[in-house]
Amino acid sequence: MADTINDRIKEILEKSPVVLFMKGTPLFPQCGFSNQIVSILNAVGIEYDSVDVLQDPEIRQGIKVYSDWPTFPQLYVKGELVGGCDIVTEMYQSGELAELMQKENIARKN
Ligand SMILES: N[C@@H](CCC(=O)N[C@@H](CS)C(=O)NCC(=O)O)C(=O)O
Repeated sequence: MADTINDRIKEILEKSPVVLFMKGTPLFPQCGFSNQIVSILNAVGIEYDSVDVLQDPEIRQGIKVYSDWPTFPQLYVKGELVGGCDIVTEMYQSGELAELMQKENIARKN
């Protein structure tokens, strides 16, 4: 039976504790908002997977419906949407993002 888009999304989210749906890649972000969130994740120094929604129109549309969130980037921790660029930026500035990563035992980059 063919996987539905929701099955694909769940599979991606189950594979890694932190997933960033973004435009472009962490090395070559294709949008300022994606670029900013990548810089924040690098500053926090945690491991994460990324999905380039520009390469996958089905995921690009499907994840918007999945989480009822219309824009990218979208950051997920343990399968739950944390937020986009604005929310993650605020959480970074307040220290809440680092706290969340610690609480969820997210591995740090070496
Ligand atoms: N305020 C948003 C800004 C993100 C945003 O506006 N993204 C736009 C332009 S990159 C977007 O994803 N549009 C939908 C699309 O391109 O599919 C945030 O906090 O993440």
